[in-house]
Amino acid sequence: MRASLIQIDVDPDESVNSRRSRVASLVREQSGSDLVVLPELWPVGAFAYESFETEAEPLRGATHDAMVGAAADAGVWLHAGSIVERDKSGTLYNTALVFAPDGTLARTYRKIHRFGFDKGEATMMGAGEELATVTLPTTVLGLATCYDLRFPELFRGLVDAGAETLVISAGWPERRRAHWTLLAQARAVENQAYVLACATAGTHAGVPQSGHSIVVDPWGEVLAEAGSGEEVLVVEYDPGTVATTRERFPALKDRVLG
Ligand SMILES: NC(=O)CCC(=O)C(=O)O
Repeated sequence: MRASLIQIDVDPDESVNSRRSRVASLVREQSGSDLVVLPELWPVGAFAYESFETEAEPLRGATHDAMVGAAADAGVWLHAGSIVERDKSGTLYNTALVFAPDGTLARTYRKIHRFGFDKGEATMMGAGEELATVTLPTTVLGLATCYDLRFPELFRGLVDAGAETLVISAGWPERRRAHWTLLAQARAVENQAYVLACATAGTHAGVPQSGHSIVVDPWGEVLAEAGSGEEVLVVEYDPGTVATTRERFPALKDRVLG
């Protein structure tokens, strides 16, 4: 299985529309990969709270429309990162979109753990309530978004729902990069699953981004890691390693507390 993680530089000097077109081209270039992953809120920037209202879009809005064609042209499964979704009642959500290789919207995931404590998305957005998995021909994806990475029970729920590849779409700040790497490896080891964690690069809203998108195998080994700037991280991996790791070191079977 080949996965491409596109670590996008969210540059406030680039318009959201230009970025959509540019990212659609980058996705098209990944033809030959099975899965392409984009970061959290790349159209607007995960920390650009002041733009959330103006850049909010319906589920099938401008980002959806740009990504439908890109996924279909490339013939890939596309985790298109997340958008600021405005639903019919006007509530905002941080919503991830996953497209099948024919361009159909296969799954959405509204971020469950909102970041910001008493400001930002924690006060501006509604919380998702449902875990999300997506069944590909060769693996089952479990979806999580950024701050979710800090909540191991979410990932255990995804594993119980069959997930073998945990996909984390993020806009993680540089100042907590050590947490990003450590937690990505921890989620892989404790769940004996692949972790594909795709972050943003650059600086937006005054917050330097971590970059360092990372792919970790079920044994905790780092298969690939990006640098700090915009980059496409391409990795080949064998989804069958999840089953063999779980058979040879069956720690998941020794759970006592749920
Ligand atoms: N966008 C986010 O969820 C940021 C999370 C973060 O900065 C952290 O967990 O640290």
